Amino acid sequence: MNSLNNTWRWQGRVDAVEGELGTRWHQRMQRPQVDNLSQSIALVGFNCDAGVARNHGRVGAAQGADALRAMLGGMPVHEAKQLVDVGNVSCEGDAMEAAQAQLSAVVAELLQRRAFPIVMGGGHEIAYGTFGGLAQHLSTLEQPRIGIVNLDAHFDLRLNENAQGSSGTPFRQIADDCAARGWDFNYCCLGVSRFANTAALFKRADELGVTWRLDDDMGVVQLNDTLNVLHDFLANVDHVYFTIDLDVLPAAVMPAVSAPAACGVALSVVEAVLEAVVASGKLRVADLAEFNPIYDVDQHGARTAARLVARLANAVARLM
Ligand SMILES: N=CN[C@@H](CCC(=O)O)C(=O)O
Ligand SMILES: [Mn+2]
Ligand SMILES: [Mn+2]
Repeated sequence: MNSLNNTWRWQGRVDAVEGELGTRWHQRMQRPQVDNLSQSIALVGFNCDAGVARNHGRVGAAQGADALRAMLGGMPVHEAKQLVDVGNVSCEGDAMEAAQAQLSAVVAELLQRRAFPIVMGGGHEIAYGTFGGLAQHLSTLEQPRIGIVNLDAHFDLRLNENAQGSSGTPFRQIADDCAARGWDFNYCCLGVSRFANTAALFKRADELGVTWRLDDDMGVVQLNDTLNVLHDFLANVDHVYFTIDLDVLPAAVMPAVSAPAACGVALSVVEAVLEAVVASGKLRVADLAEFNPIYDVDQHGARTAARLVARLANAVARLM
């Protein structure tokens, strides 16, 4: 597999006196080659603002992946062994569907080569591309039981506007595709805000059989109940796609999004969910959506988003 067209951005502090144990991500990151993909954590950027623009949001997430790489580069390496940066899929202008299709092809190829893809957005239209890659990979199975776990303040189950998808529609588009394929649509949305989703969206979620949990019910003291909901969902699927919309975090922790959350879900709860999803052994692919460095404050959002990528990579690598 070839590197996608992008500038190599991995640089940072070198603690040479510490030897191997002093290693950081920028020192470990490799370009993709046929023989270094199996059992690797493979990063892919999705540089796309079109979905958020179509959804009347604040653009800037197209710069998210490169800003995340800049922060990740200086992070220490613990469990993650083989780290590969495949580069960026870039959306040209409003050509969102073409970018999603390209992302699906890249994810499917990485899965076929036994890598674990982590895709960094970009708006949440990334989900249609990432899921599409997993669906392609599993399409030879008659009825793959795919489960989507989304940490998000929003359902993202909107109907198309002007006959177009956006960052607000990906899971409704996936539901439509599953129906067309005769597959079940298994969607678990955690962190939903009553104050950021219309009654129409709650109704659609219920009609589609979505498992959802409000931000109100995802405090630290309710963590066991949240994990029980998650475990019940995971028990009935075989292949998991995990997606984190960073706007699930409180605005003070994650200002760097199009639609910051007034309440949100604490980082410790988000990370507990992340660990539980990985521990299921069913996770195939993950992405992080909506990181928009333009609205960051002193790189607080970048640090948090990079921590989530590193935590995910560590947890996945422990199982490899
Ligand atoms: N990606 C989804 N965005 C949300 C929030 C939109 C907004 O409040 O600006 C949605 O469509 O519901
Ligand atoms: Mn959201
Ligand atoms: Mn979202």
